Amino acid sequence: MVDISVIMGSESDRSIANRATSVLEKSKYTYEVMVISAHRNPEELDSYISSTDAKVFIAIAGLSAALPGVVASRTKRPVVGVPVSAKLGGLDALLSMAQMPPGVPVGSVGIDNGANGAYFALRILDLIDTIKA
Ligand SMILES: Nc1c(C(=O)O)ncn1[C@@H]1O[C@H](COP(=O)(O)O)[C@@H](O)[C@H]1O
Repeated sequence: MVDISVIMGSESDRSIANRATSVLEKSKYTYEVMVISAHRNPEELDSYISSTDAKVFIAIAGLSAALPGVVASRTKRPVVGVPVSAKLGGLDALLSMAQMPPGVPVGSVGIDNGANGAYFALRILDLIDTIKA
């Protein structure tokens, strides 16, 4: 059982993922970290999403950042997108995750802001806890 899934599109996104996990480490929630690209490993991504019981996803990617949107298309659970400034200052990735078609939402945070991706995921989990109590 795991509360939060952190997925990055490439090992090259690791430093931004670390900003998220530094925050998650100090929380009471559990998390797992995966490197899976929607573009490069679509089948692996599908099978991972259908197997994990994470309640919320943090999807981190640069360039043409399909990853958060593809995750959102495969689960009804919330997806927080973190755009990475690999090129174009990260504007390409930000727009890729912000401009999702209606019905497939990704909640994007600021460019390279892995910490806020984590804080937002924690707020979702805290809300679930409050409702259950
Ligand atoms: N945006 C995506 C996806 C995806 O969306 O599936 N897969 C990899 N990438 C991004 O490509 C950039 C360069 O990746 P490499 O350094 O591996 O060439 C990374 O920022 C990654 O998130």
